[in-house]
Amino acid sequence: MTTLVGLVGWRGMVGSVLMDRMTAEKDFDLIEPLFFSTSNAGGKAPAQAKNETTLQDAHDIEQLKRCDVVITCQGGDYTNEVYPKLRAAGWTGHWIDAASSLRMADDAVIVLDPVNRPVIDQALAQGGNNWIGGNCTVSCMLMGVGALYKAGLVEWMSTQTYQAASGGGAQHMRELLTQYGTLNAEVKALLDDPKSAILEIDRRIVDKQRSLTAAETANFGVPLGGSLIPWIDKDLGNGMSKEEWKGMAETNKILGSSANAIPVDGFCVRIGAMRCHSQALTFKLKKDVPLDEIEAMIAADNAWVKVVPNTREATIRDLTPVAITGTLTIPVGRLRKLAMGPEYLGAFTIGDQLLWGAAEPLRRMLRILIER
Ligand SMILES: NC(=O)C1=CN([C@@H]2O[C@H](COP(=O)(O)OP(=O)(O)OC[C@H]3O[C@@H](n4cnc5c(N)ncnc54)[C@H](OP(=O)(O)O)[C@@H]3O)[C@@H](O)[C@H]2O)C=CC1
Ligand SMILES: N[C@@H](CC(=O)OP(=O)(O)O)C(=O)O
Repeated sequence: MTTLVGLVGWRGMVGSVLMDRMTAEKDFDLIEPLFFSTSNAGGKAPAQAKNETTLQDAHDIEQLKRCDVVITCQGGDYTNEVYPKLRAAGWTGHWIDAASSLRMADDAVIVLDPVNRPVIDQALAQGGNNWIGGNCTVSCMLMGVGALYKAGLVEWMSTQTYQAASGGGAQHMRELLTQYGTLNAEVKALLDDPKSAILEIDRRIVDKQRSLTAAETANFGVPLGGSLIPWIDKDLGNGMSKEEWKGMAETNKILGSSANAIPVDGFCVRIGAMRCHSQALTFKLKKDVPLDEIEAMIAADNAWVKVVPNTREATIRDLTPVAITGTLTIPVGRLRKLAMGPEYLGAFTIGDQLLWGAAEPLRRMLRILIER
């Protein structure tokens, strides 16, 4: 019998990327999709629909209960409201979710199968049915350097992130671009005049940034265009942002090493990139491993990771958000031993946070369920 898969949040930003990937990989050939909406129940389902062509109410527990699998990109509020009701109604199907709400629950697995397929398989064998996508920064990092963790080489890791606007959602991307436009307009005449003074342009830009209205910074709270924001997600009250906390908690949960957690810590910073998260990593390895062995290990780990030679030319060509956006490639470059000693390794990695950071692990989990 064909698996009935309920899709919630399919028209949002993450959901649209998921739909594109499912279409490209012909996942819809293998399932009967049932599309839900929080705003347009009774409307027409998208073109991927087969027999069920009407949008169902995403809060209708009876319709959700029909599904063998529910896959949601609707967000944490939806999960918090609907998931407990669905389970309380006796539903034992598989719940696949992009939101963070259930990630740390004991009965949930954070899915990133190229890295933790054994953890997924063990949970499946034990009847697990909650499969949650990881934090985008963590997932992209592990897709790049998971090999070092799998080999048991990491004593600790520090990460400094450069996270794109898309991590906040579609409105944040629009706000960033609008700010860039506003700033450009402010000095357009001066830019067009090659004889104008750069410090005059600079002064006008900073004056404009500092006078942006509340409406112009409604999403980020402060200007991001031409600036950066070294805080992402909630303030945990102990000097740490929630995004920084996720680094260690989720990395170890994904790897199944929470009982003996590997320290992971650093700073998470929002920058003016569109949808790729970048990060500079510092590893303390448990032993001195030659750089060529490290490169070979990383390159062999999965089909998407790509080691970028540590040269200026290769780095500026292949190790940027512009080069990676819209692709599943995870480049790892700037690999070199650091001045602190031969066990200290530096690396730089990038990932499209809407692909490996959000939609792709969910899609692949659905595929694992269908094909087992
Ligand atoms: N943004 C990110 O980087 C990441 C997000 N996530 C998770 O995914 C969740 C969804 O994120 P994201 O996709 O960015 O959220 P969106 O705001 O793009 O979409 C969420 C929902 O908003 C509704 N909606 C209202 N207006 C529109 C519109 N004009 N266009 C499209 N949808 C609209 C849709 O629901 P309906 O069709 O029912 O009206 C849609 O499913 C997040 O809350 C988070 O939990 C996870 C990893 C990364
Ligand atoms: N917090 C991430 C995006 C995100 O959705 O993270 P999470 O899935 O952990 O809530 C960012 O802002 O870049």
